[in-house]
Amino acid sequence: MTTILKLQNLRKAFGAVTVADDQSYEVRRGEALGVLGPNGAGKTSMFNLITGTLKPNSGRIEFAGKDITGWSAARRSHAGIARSFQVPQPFSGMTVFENAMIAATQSAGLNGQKAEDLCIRVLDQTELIAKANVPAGSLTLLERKRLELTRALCTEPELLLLDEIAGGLTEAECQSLINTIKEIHSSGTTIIWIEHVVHALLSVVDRLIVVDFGKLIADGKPKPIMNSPQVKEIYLGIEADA
Ligand SMILES: Nc1ncnc2c1ncn2[C@@H]1O[C@H](COP(=O)(O)OP(=O)(O)OP(=O)(O)O)[C@@H](O)[C@H]1O
Repeated sequence: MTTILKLQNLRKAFGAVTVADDQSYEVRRGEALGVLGPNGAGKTSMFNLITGTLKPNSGRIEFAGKDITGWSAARRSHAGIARSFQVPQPFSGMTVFENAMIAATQSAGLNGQKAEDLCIRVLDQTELIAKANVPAGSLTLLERKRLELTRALCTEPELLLLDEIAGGLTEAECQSLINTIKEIHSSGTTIIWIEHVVHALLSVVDRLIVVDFGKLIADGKPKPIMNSPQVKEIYLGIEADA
């Protein structure tokens, strides 16, 4: 498998708070990578650095073999990096379909029939097609999470970043979302998933990294990582919070 994303010695600090402390790791094309770490460890900041809404103090980010460190967020989105937000951020007054179309036209740069076809295909995949003409503001929490996925997928990403998408759902809703994420992954999209609902994460990812105080403290197969004493402590803390 080829490398799709490469972080090299990435550093970012807000005053005394270091959110990325010399982070280096690679993600292979087609991989599903999980990110664990306590609250405030720097996980969302890592996504902000990858998507370009945050600039690193030093270090380098490569995507699909290109140095994207100096690229704007819009250019990275065009290149194939998409994310979902921890708190769903739809345009509430617009319909589900209109929300999808904004992503397809403005981020993926499609128009007309091509954009509509993509939105229909994605809404089918995210199981929101029956809600296409409903205002986004009237959706349930699960449906809003599905709309977050839809908006990200309508940019035609190669790399999809999911930020705590399973939080707040019932077990049955969580399972239904997991199935959709598994399908997205098996259709070839590379995924990096930050998640505090650990069982959801472990049912999808094939590799885990653990971040604490901006530092990568573990990287490897999920089972040995979850069994390490250092991570168990964080994991128990997370489960107690969830
Ligand atoms: N723009 C900013 N300015 C100043 N401090 C920030 C900024 N963004 C994040 N931080 C701080 O950096 C730290 C890491 O935040 P971040 O959101 O990346 O953590 P996280 O691991 O995603 O946490 P959580 O699991 O609670 O979502 C926190 O202490 C946060 O307050």
